[in-house]
Amino acid sequence: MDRIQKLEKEINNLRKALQEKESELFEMKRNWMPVHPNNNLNQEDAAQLQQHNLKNVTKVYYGDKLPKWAIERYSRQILLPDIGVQGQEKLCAAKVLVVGAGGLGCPASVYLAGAGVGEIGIVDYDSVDLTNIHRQILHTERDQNTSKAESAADTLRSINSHIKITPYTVQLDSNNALGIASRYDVILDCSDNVPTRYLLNDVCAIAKKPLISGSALKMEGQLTVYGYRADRNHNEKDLSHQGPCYRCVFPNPPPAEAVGSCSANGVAGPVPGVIGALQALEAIKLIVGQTHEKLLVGRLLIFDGEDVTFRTVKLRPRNSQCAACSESPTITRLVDYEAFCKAQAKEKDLDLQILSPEYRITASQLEEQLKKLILEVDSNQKERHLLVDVRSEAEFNMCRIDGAVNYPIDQFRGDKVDEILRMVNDKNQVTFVCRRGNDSQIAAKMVIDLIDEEHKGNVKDLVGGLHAWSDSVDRDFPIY
Ligand SMILES: Nc1ncnc2c1ncn2[C@@H]1O[C@H](COP(=O)(O)OP(=O)(O)OP(=O)(O)O)[C@@H](O)[C@H]1O
Ligand SMILES: [Zn+2]
Repeated sequence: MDRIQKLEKEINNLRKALQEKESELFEMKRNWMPVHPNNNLNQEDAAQLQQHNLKNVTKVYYGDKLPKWAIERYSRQILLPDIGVQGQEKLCAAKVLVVGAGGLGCPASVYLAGAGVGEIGIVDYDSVDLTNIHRQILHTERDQNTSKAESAADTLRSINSHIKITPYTVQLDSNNALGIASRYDVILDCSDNVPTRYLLNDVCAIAKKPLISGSALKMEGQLTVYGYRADRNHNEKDLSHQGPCYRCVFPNPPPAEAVGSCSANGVAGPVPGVIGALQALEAIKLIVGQTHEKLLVGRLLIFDGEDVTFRTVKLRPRNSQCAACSESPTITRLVDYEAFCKAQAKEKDLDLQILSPEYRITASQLEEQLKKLILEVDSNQKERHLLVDVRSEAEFNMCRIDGAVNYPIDQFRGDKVDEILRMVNDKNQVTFVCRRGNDSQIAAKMVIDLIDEEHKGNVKDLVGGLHAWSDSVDRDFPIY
């Protein structure tokens, strides 16, 4: 801390000295210009030369410390008493890392670049997909299948050429996170998974950086500032103000099945837009030196886009025994966060193998069976094969195989289970289908475990789900 203050003082003194020298040079040039009585110029030419020379004297600083271009460029925010010239200077010197160039990271980094944050790092291992573009506003149709970090960096550079943008096309993990994060002053968590949240929390606790954490799903978004310390904030005199970290509030990860994702549950584009913009606002406030009362420290903001309300709830205070942020933390280096959370940080096609081969059919086999049934429709055989789609109703409404019926997987645990078992007993074959072939196996397994031995053979599962159907049977079937 002493070292930081010392360096800041030194930089301020150098700036002041530079300013004085520039003013001195300006005056000198101006005084040197007047026409010497002995030269050959007439009055008029001399006056013109003086005007010309005056115009060409470079005067960099017009106000306190900011150059002309910065005053012009950032004037609308410099006018705010909360920012002012000093705040703008801090913004120009600040370095912010944005983790995730998705729904939150795009709007957040747009506002940070616009505000003139001197250096922005943006991390994302993934590439742009058509399904991202409704909310990930830095990417366009042209960027499909290119790196999100690079695409985001290109757009940010076109927004502000005065700042440094560094894309990192990597998955942030225990090996690289500290190295990358320690180059920045503030970290924004714009990721979408629990292992990355714990990883970033521990990185920030170890490297002593504030973490501005956002999330958005369906019509709801959340936002808070973790790991705030008054002594990192030059305006905050009372050093006792210390906010909780993510582990103070959530010492243990939630069960993996309780965590939703945009790809499974959907999200309205403007919802991450709102939260990402507010993450940038909190970062700007933090950088210019707002105190803890004005920041979302120890409070969680909840935005409900359905009834358009914002409310804040108080979070648990900082835990003096916290494994990550207490005075004697037990987490002193990064761990395996996927193992700790029993969840993946990267969304992959899981390819579960729950059922043995006799219960599984391929998309081409299913196609053959369905064709045969249509031929046999006159002999009333069609009724004997049932295709059960276990995706949500919204997904089922979006696209489905002709003739399928919808029993969302949640219903397999509820009162629908008897109805489902009765159906299986009544048919020659019941084939379970879902998007990628994982949930359908879970559903089929539940049924196999519950029905009597003689009917177990009626149960089948479509390997690879509708993705496989689209790949090998119907290329026009939408993949989402
Ligand atoms: N550990 C990580 N390192 C780097 N990038 C990450 C990490 N974890 C998540 N991300 C990135 O954060 C972004 C989060 O974006 P968003 O929540 O909008 O979801 P998405 O994965 O782009 O979309 P969808 O869930 O619809 O497929 C993603 O681009 C993802 O690749
Ligand atoms: Zn903590």
